[in-house]
Amino acid sequence: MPLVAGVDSSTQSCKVVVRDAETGTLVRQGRAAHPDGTEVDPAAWWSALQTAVDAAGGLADVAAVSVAGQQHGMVCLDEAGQVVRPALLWNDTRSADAAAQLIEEAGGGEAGRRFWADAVGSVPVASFTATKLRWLARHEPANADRVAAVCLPHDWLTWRLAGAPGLEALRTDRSDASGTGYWSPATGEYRFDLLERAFGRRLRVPAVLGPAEAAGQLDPAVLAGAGTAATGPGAAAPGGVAAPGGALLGPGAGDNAAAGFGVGARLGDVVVSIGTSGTVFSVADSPAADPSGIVAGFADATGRFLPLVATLNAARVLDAAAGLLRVGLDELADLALSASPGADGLVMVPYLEGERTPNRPDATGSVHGLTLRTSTPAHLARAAVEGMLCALADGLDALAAQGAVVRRVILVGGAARSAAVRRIAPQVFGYPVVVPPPGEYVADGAARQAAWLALGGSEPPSWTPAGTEEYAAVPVPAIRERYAQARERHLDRPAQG
Ligand SMILES: Nc1ncnc2c1ncn2[C@@H]1O[C@H](COP(=O)(O)OP(=O)(O)O)[C@@H](O)[C@H]1O
Ligand SMILES: O=C(CO)[C@@H](O)[C@H](O)COP(=O)(O)O
Repeated sequence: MPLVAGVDSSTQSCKVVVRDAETGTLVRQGRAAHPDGTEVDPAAWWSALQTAVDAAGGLADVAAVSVAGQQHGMVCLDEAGQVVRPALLWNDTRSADAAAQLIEEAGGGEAGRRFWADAVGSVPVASFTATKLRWLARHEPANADRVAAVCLPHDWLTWRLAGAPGLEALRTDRSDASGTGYWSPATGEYRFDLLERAFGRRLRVPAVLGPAEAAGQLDPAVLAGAGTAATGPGAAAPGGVAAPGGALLGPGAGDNAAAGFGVGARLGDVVVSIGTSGTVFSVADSPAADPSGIVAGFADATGRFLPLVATLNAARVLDAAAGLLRVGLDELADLALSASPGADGLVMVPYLEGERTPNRPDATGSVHGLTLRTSTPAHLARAAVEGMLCALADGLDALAAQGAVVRRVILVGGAARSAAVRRIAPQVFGYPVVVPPPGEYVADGAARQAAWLALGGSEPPSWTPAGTEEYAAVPVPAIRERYAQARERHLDRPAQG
């Protein structure tokens, strides 16, 4: 009964699960917080990973480990493998102008967007790594001069777990490579010409692995600071295939692909993940190329594709509403559920961090429909939940317009713990909503990948989460109709904002 570990290095925290490779049974887990902010020193992720591994009882007895992580973040390394500057995260919008430049340079407008969609499956927005590289080249030339290699958060952590053995040992996987803007999911090849176009010169990038290919081996010495359980020989998995040097390292994945893998999404399932980001995605057999830029044509963690719509404003909209109302998240849910569907016409457009889909990096949030009747905490709480879900429902429509089959929605992410989100989602989406038991589905997807690696075989082990809740579709179209009236009416950030 070998054990395997999965890591989710997400925006707000690092989570580690240790599971039985054959059955998927959870054996132990740990977590640690990440710092706030849209630029973060990767050393903070490494330190959180060590703390989370320690809290999860170490990795000395696991046969394989895979790391999933927030997508797109730009981690730049110099020739010696040192981090050049703090990583710019997916939700850092400073490269919005760079995204616009890259589209303009490819012909501008529809032609420019079409060029990028055809080349790499997605139209650049500020989230994508290519735009961050352009920003770096233009705004920090001294730092840019020092960069020898660029990789993503999960690539860097996997490499650190292997003992940081030289830039040539950097590895990534298809799903995360597909969010860079310089790798094509359709051809499975890097577009070095586009990397060069973005940054001005060619850089070393990680080799892209297939779904169950090993990225190397865990160097047990690198976790020496992470607690006694992690300092052992690292090959102690009974029946496992870990080599004497340490557990096998999986290719890892972008967090959304890992969540899809973790919940076992199939044709007809659309996964809606409500964490720091809101994402709406499905598993597909062919690559997407949406020139409108709404649907990103990513790859998945199984060798297939993952058309995806992402919003910048998701769980933190509820955090902000709870803060405004000075209540906890459970009380916010109670308040929201005490108001009627549609909140009597109160609408929140939740662009608190600007927005990525639709592409409005400078937008701010707004509240519409205030009357004496709707000026209550319950109405505001309901409007916050509905507004956030309406933005995701727009994404669901876009995915369906690109050919996704939608039979049900699988709801995951931190905010799926909210009773209000679970109950209001079927009203807003108009589809049955399935909520797996609260868990860490990104880390679980990574663990399942590690199990695939440890056990071998052409198919991954099938792990089925028990205790799934199902909510019937009860569409209330008026909620989205009212939101659609308000959506275009918002202010941009003040110049110094
Ligand atoms: N019961 C709850 N109700 C609403 N939001 C919740 C609840 N529990 C956790 N969250 C929110 O979930 C978010 C974290 O979710 P998670 O999926 O771990 O995010 P990420 O993967 O982006 O780090 C936080 O913003 C947190 O406030
Ligand atoms: O940018 C995207 C997807 O394109 C985000 O989904 C990030 O991958 C961050 O995810 P979370 O930390 O919110 O899970």
